[in-house]
Amino acid sequence: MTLGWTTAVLDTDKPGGWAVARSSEGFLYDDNGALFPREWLKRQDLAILAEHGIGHLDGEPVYLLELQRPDEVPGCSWKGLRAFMLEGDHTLYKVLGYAAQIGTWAREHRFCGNCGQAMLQVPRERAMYCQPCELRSYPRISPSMIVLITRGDEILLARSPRFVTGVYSTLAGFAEPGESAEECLVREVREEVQIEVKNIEYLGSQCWPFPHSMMLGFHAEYAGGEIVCQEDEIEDAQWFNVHALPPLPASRSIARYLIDVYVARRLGHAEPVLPG
Ligand SMILES: NC(=O)c1ccc[n+]([C@@H]2O[C@H](COP(=O)([O-])OP(=O)(O)OC[C@H]3O[C@@H](n4cnc5c(N)ncnc54)[C@H](O)[C@@H]3O)[C@@H](O)[C@H]2O)c1
Ligand SMILES: [Mg+2]
Ligand SMILES: [Zn+2]
Repeated sequence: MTLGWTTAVLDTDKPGGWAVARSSEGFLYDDNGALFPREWLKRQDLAILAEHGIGHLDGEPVYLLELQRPDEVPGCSWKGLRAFMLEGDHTLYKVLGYAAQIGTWAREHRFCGNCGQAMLQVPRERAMYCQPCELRSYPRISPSMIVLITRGDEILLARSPRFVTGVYSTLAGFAEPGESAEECLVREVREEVQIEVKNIEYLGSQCWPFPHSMMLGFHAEYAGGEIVCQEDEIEDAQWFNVHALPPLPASRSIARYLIDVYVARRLGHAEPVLPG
C-alpha cells in the first residue's frame, strides 16, 4: 500500500472507496473532513453532474462527485478550496486541489470546441473525446511565472487591488504563446513595474489550483529602472528592507517561499522547504 496521495484514472463502475463532493460553494465537509464513504455519499439527495475516479489516498480509491448545485446534506457544510489551503491538512488540500482542477476541466469540456458535439470521457485516460472530429481535450494547466526581485537588503513587493488589505507579494503573470519562461518573466516585470532584471535563477514550482496555474518560481536581481506601476493591475509597489517587511502572502504559497528563502539567505537562517 502506497501511503499518501497519488493520482490515477479509476473506473467509476466499481463500487466502494472514498468520495469528495464539489459544487460552486467548494467542497462538502463535516467534523471528519471532506472525504466521505462513497456509497453513503451517493445515497444522499445530490444532483450529480459527473463522477470522476481521481486517485488513491493511503492505497484507498478516491472519487469526485461534481454537483450541479450546493445541495444540503445533514450535518455537513460547504467550504471553498482556498480555506482548505489556508487551514487544513496539506495532503487533503492536495487531493481537493486536484479534484477541483479535474472537475473544472471536465465541466468546461462537455462540448467539443471544434464542432460543438457532446464529448465523452475516455476510459482509463484523463481526456475528453469528440468522436466526429477525433479531438481530445486534456486537463488545462496554465504556466505562470512568479519572481522575487532583490537589490541587496531590499526586495521588491507589490499589491494588486484584489489582495487582502495591506498584503504585498512578489510579481507574477501568465506565459503567453511564443515565449520562454525567462522571456515571460522579463515581460511581466516590465509591464507591471517597468523594472529591468538580471541573473534570473529558477527556485522551484508549485501547483496553484485557482483555477489551473502551474507556478514557476524565480529569483532575479534588479538591473535598472524606476518603479512605475501598471494601471489597474498594480496598486502599489515598493522596495522593502528585509528587516521591515509588510504583511506577506499565506505561508503555503510559493510567493511566500521565494521571500522566505531570500530573507533566510540574507540573515544566515535555515532555508524553508517549498510546499508542493
Ligand atoms: N501561489 C502563489 O504564491 C501565487 C502568487 C501570485 C500569483 N499567483 C497566481 O499566478 C497567476 C498569474 O498571476 P496574475 O494574476 O498576476 O497574472 P497576470 O499578471 O498575467 O494578469 C492577470 C490577467 O491575465 C489574464 N489571464 C487570466 N487567466 C489567464 C490564462 N490562463 N492565461 C493567460 N492570461 C490569463 C487576465 O486578463 C487577467 O486579468 C494567477 O493564477 C495567480 O493566482 C500565485
Ligand atoms: Mg500579475
Ligand atoms: Zn468535435
